[in-house]
Amino acid sequence: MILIKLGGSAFSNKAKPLSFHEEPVRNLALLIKQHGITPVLIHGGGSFAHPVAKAYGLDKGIRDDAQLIGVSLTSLTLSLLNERITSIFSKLGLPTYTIRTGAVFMRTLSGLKLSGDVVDLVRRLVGMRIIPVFYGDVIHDYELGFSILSGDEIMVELAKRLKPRYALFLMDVEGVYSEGPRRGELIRVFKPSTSISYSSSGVDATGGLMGKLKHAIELAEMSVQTYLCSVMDQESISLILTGGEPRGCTRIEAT
Ligand SMILES: Nc1ncnc2c1ncn2[C@@H]1O[C@H](COP(=O)(O)OP(=O)(O)OP(=O)(O)O)[C@@H](O)[C@H]1O
Ligand SMILES: C=C(C)CCOP(=O)(O)O
Repeated sequence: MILIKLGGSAFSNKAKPLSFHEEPVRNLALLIKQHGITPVLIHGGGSFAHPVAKAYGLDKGIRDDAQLIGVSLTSLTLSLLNERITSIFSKLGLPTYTIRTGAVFMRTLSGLKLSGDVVDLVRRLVGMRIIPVFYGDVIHDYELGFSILSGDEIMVELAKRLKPRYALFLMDVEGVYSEGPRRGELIRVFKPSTSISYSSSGVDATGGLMGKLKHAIELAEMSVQTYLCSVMDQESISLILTGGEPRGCTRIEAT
């Protein structure tokens, strides 16, 4: 089993609301087709969801009824984005089945809860060679009313239950760099003790690269082989999918 997070940076520019680049998504779909695999796909919110979620302060929960329209608008833009992504897969003859994240995940006082039958459904879909699709979403929160669940956190939650062999985080950059995006050296192996400089765009509602690395380390701690790669690095992604070591990418190690 393989979990793939298609990051918002891979297909959009978060600073430009509703921007969308088809080519990286097509690239990933072609690779999946070429290798004949059926991963579980999780996509981020990118330029569709982050600017709206941030504008309505949804990353801090609901404090005012005026924010509720922001919940609708964030859901709406995510549905539109999901349609754009899955239709690229469909055009290439790759079947997908979207499971609306906010309808199956809730944040309770004791942590994230996933509806009972969803894991069974995911296994069945993969068995039928239909790609299950989730996405970072605005979800019901017992304490805050609504809060944001990032695609990176979904990776961890699904991995706890599905025990995948690989987790791939695809972005616009080749991996983690020592001095910021494409600055300094590309770190080949990132450990919890590795220190880097990073930047985060002002419209990010889920913690940017630091949040991603925290979740990636949790995956590595579960013995899932975890990599951060550029969505355009076909050679490295192919090598990972065939059990090899990629030339590019950052591999995450737990210790
Ligand atoms: N040191 C660094 N090395 C690599 N990338 C970095 C670094 N510091 C900041 N970044 C930025 O982190 C971004 C990836 O994190 P981001 O949270 O945007 O992930 P994503 O999963 O692609 O997006 P989304 O949350 O919308 O799904 C890259 O686009 C890059 O510009
Ligand atoms: C901003 C929203 C609603 C989605 C967050 O998911 P992410 O892009 O994976 O961080």
